[in-house]
Amino acid sequence: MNPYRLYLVTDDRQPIDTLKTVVAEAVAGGVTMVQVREKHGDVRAFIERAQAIKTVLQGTGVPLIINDRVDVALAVDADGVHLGQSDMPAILARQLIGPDKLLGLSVETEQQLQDAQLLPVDYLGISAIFATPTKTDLKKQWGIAGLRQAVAHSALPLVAIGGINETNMADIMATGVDGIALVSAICQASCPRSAVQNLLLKMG
Ligand SMILES: Cc1ncc(COP(=O)(O)OP(=O)(O)O)c(N)n1
Ligand SMILES: Cc1ncsc1CCOP(=O)(O)O
Ligand SMILES: [Mg+2]
Repeated sequence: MNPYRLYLVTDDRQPIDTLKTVVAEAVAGGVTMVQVREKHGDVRAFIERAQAIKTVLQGTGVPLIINDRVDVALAVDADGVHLGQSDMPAILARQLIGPDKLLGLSVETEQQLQDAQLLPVDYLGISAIFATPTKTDLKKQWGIAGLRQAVAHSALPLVAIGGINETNMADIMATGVDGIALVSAICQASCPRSAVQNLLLKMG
């Protein structure tokens, strides 16, 4: 199964109980991968939240990915790490996590997309497709045409992220991308489970 198909990235503004409920509901709805993304708290809080989500995911077969921090991923024995361009270099991260964990990398330019093809990573996050209030320090909006170009120039699996929801989902999928990552369309939904089911239906 393609683990990248519908990829939930968590909302760090949600309290831990909400976070756990959202992840449990999203998994019941059918998400295929979960990334814990923490941008504000300290490392202890990050580990606590990651551990809580690991418990929610136990026995579901849905991989747990940690955003930014290799140390947190190792501490909770996560299934992988997602790195940005200013995080630890992918080659070093791979040495630390070993060959069997998943490693993702964000790419924000065509040059980064090209350079990443030679790196020891499993997938690339095409960041960002559209502007989004969830992440305001974006370098680029790839748009649909840019995403289509990226798909044509990558041998690695690609995940689209940024401003994706049920209204633009069909256009994103039509580019041939391997997966879609979302924060607000799932985390802010009144019912995350039906939001995920609806997204999967629209994915076809
Ligand atoms: C699947 C996926 N793709 C891209 C990103 C963005 O990562 P990054 O550029 O490091 O930005 P932050 O998420 O750390 O703010 C992602 N997290 N996940
Ligand atoms: C983490 C991240 N990386 C690029 S855009 C983004 C946020 C995506 O959030 P949303 O799905 O709410 O637009
Ligand atoms: Mg990052």
